[in-house]
Amino acid sequence: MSQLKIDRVWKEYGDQIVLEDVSITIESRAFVALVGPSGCGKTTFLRMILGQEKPTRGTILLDGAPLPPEPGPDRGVVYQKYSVFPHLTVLGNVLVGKELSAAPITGRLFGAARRAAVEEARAMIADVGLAGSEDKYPAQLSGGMQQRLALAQALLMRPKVLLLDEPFGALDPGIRKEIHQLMKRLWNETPMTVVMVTHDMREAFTLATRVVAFERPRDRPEEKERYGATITRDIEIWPPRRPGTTPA
Ligand SMILES: Nc1ncnc2c1ncn2[C@@H]1O[C@H](COP(=O)(O)OP(=O)(O)OP(=O)(O)O)[C@@H](O)[C@H]1O
Repeated sequence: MSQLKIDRVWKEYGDQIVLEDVSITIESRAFVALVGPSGCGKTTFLRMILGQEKPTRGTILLDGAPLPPEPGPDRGVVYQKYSVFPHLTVLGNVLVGKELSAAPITGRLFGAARRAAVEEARAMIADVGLAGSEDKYPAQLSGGMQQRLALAQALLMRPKVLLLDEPFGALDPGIRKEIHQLMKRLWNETPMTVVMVTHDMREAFTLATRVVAFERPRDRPEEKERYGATITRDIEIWPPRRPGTTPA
C-alpha cells in the first residue's frame, strides 16, 4: 500500500501564496505526472511530499498516517541532476542509503549484512542496465547512465513513493526514449507509487496513469501574491494503465 491523500493543502512563503487549496488522492501504485507553467509550484508540491517543506495549511497522509516530518526511506527522490554522490562509485552510491540507515554514525556495514547489501545492490545495478560499471564514478558515466544510477540508488531502499523532479529533462531524445522503457518496467515490477514533475507532455502521457495540471486560475499581476496555483486538470489515461502488466 502506498496511497497519498493531500487534503486542502496551502503553501505560502511570506506574503506569496504558491499553492492554494490543493486536494488530491493518489491511489497506491498510480504513476502521476505533474505538469504546469514554470514557477507554479510543482517542485514545491513534490518537496512537501518528500518532507523537505511543510504545508502552511492542510494535511498530507501516506497510507492514512500523517507524513513523517523529515524525508525518510519510505520516499525516494530523483532530480534532473545531482542526485548521486560524485565521490562514490556506482556500487557505493547504490549502497549508501542502506549503509546510512543501518549504521547512521559510521555509515558502514560489516560481515554478512554487508555481503547481502552488496549482492542486492549489484542486482539492482544490473536491473537498470549498469552491470560492469560498478567501480566507475558518476563523472565517468553518460547523463543517461547517471540517471539510471540515481533510479537504482532510490529503488534499493524500496520506497513506497518515488518522487521524480524532471528526471529525464536533460537527456537527448534517443536516450530519453530508452530510459522511458526502463522507467515503465521499474514501475510495473516495483510496488510503489510514482509522482513525477515534467515539462514534457509527451513524457507525461507516455509514462503516467494520470496527468495532473497545476495552474494559477487568476494571473493578473496585482493578484499574483494573493492567489496561488491549484489543480486545474486531472486526466486519467485511457485505456487505463495497470501496474504489473507488460509495458506497451
Ligand atoms: N524556499 C523558498 N522560499 C521562497 N520562495 C520559494 C521557495 N521555494 C520556492 N519558492 C517560490 O515558489 C514558487 C514556485 O516554485 P517551484 O519551484 O515550486 O515551481 P515549479 O512549478 O516547480 O517551477 P519550474 O517548472 O520552473 O521548475 C516560485 O515563485 C518560487 O520562487
